[in-house]
Amino acid sequence: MHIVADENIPLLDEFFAGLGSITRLPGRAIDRAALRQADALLVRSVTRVDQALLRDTPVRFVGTCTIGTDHLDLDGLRGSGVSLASAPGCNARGVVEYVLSCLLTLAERRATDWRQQRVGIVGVGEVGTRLVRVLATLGVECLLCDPPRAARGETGFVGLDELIAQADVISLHVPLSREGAHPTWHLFDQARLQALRPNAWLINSSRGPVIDNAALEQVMTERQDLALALDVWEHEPWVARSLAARCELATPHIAGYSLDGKLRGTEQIYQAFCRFLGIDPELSLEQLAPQDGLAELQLSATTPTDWMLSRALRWVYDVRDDDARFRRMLAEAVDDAALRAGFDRLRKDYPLRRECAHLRLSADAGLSAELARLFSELGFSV
Ligand SMILES: NC(=O)C1=CN([C@@H]2O[C@H](COP(=O)(O)OP(=O)(O)OC[C@H]3O[C@@H](n4cnc5c(N)ncnc54)[C@H](O)[C@@H]3O)[C@@H](O)[C@H]2O)C=CC1
Ligand SMILES: O=C(O)C(=O)[C@H](O)COP(=O)(O)O
Repeated sequence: MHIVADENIPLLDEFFAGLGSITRLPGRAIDRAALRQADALLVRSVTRVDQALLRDTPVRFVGTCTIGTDHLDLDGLRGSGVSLASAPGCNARGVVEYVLSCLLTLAERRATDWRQQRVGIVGVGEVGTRLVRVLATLGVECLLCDPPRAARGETGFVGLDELIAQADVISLHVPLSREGAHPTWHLFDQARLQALRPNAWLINSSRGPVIDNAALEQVMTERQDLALALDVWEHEPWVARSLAARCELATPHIAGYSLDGKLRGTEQIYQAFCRFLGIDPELSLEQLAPQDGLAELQLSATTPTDWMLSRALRWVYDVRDDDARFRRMLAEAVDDAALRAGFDRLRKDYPLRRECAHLRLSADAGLSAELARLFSELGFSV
């Protein structure tokens, strides 16, 4: 059994070495020649996998250690008898922590209470559902838009145009799709962008082309009132510098980049590969994940709840650090080739980031029962 894999998949050896020999390659360098002897292909989101890539290769299993599958030609590959697997929900917590950090930061810069904003969530699947749950715990009003779920008879959703008319903040969590009943490619076009409420905040951590980036730049030029946080870009790894300059927060597709999320992605694909091979999985993250214990943050019991909350959330993840690194890279990149390489380098060399479950909160005089409940509902260890 020979496996070709994206070199950015963590715990590759630990999970897969017992199942076959492994060749690691940069995800963007995986081509047909590299797959000549490969039975299985393990990717993340940057390798376009279609029939042309797999033609005349022995590949029979393709696994992507990511939530998104828009880089896989699902229909074409299914038709060719290749077994496909993805990692639903693996890094949803990281994305939610990214969105919370954006909300905190944008509110702080406007001296606004972010918990008073009405948040519109477009796409209410793994990420959107988790985000709603956390925001509801914090008392934030949410509007939800998910036409595929509404079409299945589920309730509690509004139409996209109604959401745009009513939401102070909009956060996008849809898959990228060009076809089907509810395509999302350029879901936010010029008209919808112009319809955003005065002073609206728009956060995109789904996929770049869900927003028409050229229209977005034009609308941002015309409207100084909007605030924009972009983690994903229409032509990654290339980024329109002029659009980045108009963002209040700009990051290189790292919203879900907690170590925990990446490791879960690898484990989910290991399990799918074992099913494909007809064997029982012998390994688990519990055995293989780094056992580094919980980090501790001690808060002062006398400080106001909102202050404790922002301190704890920022301690887990602070989007300002990623924004600063991204802008430094943009400033230093001398041409488009350097920009593309810089985008990928920031992702390859991403600093260690753990999710809030790995952080224990305590207070000098003990956390009140109410705060302990709030923090544990948010996913912290208390
Ligand atoms: N920036 C990052 O680091 C990451 C980005 N992502 C992106 O986020 C996307 C969402 O992730 P999950 O919530 O886990 O996916 P999911 O598949 O669990 O949920 C997506 C939801 O969007 C809904 N949807 C589909 N078309 C829609 C439309 N036209 N309008 C409104 N809703 C629509 C679906 O019905 C579903 O409920 C992924 O497909 C991926 O592209 C995911 C992880 C990390
Ligand atoms: O899971 C997804 O979907 C994502 O967008 C991943 O966070 C992307 O990670 P990379 O494939 O870009 O490492």
